[in-house]
Amino acid sequence: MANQDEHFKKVISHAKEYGYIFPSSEIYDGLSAVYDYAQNGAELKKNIREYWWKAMVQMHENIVGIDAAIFMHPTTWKASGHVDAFNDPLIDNKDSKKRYRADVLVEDYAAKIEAKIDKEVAKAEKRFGETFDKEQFLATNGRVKDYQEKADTILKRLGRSLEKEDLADVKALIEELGIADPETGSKNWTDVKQFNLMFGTKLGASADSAMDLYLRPETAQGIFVNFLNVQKTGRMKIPFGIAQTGKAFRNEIVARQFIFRQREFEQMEMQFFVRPGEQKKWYDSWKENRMKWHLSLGMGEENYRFHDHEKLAHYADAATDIEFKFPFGFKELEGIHSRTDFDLSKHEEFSGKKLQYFDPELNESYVPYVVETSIGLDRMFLAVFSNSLQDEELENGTSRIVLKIPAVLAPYKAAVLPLVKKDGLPEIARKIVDDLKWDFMVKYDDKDAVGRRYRRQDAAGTPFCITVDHQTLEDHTVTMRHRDTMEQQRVAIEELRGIVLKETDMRTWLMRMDQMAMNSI
Ligand SMILES: Nc1ncnc2c1ncn2[C@@H]1O[C@H](COP(=O)(O)OP(=O)(O)OP(=O)(O)O)[C@@H](O)[C@H]1O
Repeated sequence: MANQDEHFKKVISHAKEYGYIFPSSEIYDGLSAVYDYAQNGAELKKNIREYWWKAMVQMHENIVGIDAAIFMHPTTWKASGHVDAFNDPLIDNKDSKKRYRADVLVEDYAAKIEAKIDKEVAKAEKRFGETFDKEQFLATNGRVKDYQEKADTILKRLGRSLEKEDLADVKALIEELGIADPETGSKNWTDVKQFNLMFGTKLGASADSAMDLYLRPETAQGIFVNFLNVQKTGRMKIPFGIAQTGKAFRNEIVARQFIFRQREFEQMEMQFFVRPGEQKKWYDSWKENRMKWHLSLGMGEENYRFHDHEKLAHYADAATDIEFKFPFGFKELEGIHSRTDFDLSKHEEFSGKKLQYFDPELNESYVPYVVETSIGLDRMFLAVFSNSLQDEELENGTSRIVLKIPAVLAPYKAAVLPLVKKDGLPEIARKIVDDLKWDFMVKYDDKDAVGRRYRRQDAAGTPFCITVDHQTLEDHTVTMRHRDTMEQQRVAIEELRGIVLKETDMRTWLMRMDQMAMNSI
């Protein structure tokens, strides 16, 4: 745990130091859970978005992309259920005046009990060494079984109370467990209340004529309301998908864990419209497809897992999360939901307009079923960034900090470094930058000794350093250094473009998706 916390702190400070993420409006002391993407961060974010867009839209003839407005007619959110049901249970501490999510307080309490199990396992492992059988230990050790039973009972009761909207019981649970304000230790709690997560705003100039609006809490509804427009103008045949990336806003009660949970964030969503009855097949197929997209980035199979939902939202008949091992443990990165015909039917009901598809093969009209894939761009950013940041011990006893961002996503693909600032080397280096900048992001760096420049580019995540030295004057070759292996090779200047493109081109990486085996997940 201590190591995880350490690593997470390093992630946050490195993101700032190397121009990836700044706290929003920092000169005014920032704004809680709102962040700005800096010069390198904006590039990384754009590359992740593009990698997703290519995989979803460009690679699928039957998926098209749109860009709907953030403001939508307010009835949209009545139809979708967000006005009535997009709530989190909150509780205030009367002494500290701090506000918490009541369910999170209980979940954290249960997690602490489960952490005791990990401690028992670690102790036993130490004691028994190689003969230790973890599964048997978990199944037979009395203390461990007690802990697990206690945690399960708490979580089950919480789940039941939330499902029945029995907020008084959630409060009773907090009191029975003696849960205190994590910051002050006070147990003086208010009742638990529902809190709607949507941000309200007004459209219009005068107070009387202004219309109450919401900032969209998800991008999906912009797709549902355009379903028929896209189907007709694009002459789309079912099954087909509509994809979109864009901002969403949620007034999260407790926004923490850096960019993992923000109040303003970006989603990348795709709604796939299918024949009723065929949703299971497409749900399974999108689960596999999306996991392959993740694995194609080479960030380690062991860092992903599916978490199938047992408790389903009222609109879903199947749902799973793709979880990623963040610095604070496995957490949701992407959701895949089989949403039935709930959304389109509700929009039909509230708008009075038909949102049906005439299926020429079946010769009938129906409201299509929907399978959606929904991933947070910021969470994907955090997954990539935290997984890439490594403190590496080197053979010569020194160490280096390196950001091993998959080359396809790296902000700058190469840095060109003249060994010295004389003898015509800077001019050659500048010429190389001018030639390469047509194809990818490349930067020029001539400050400090070349070893320090290598370290700087390692820490910034640049996959290639190209060094121009005196030999270049003689034979037109340069040294190319690879960030991950630190290997150096001598290559002709004319070859540079081809090598960097081969290693960083989206085409090369996307092709890996087809070669992914899914047996191990
Ligand atoms: N506050 C947030 N900040 C950043 N990303 C978010 C936030 N809320 C949701 N997302 C991203 O959008 C995706 C789809 O949204 P969805 O409504 O399914 O999330 P969710 O289940 O409410 O997430 P969580 O349970 O973590 O609150 C999530 O998988 C996540 O990657």
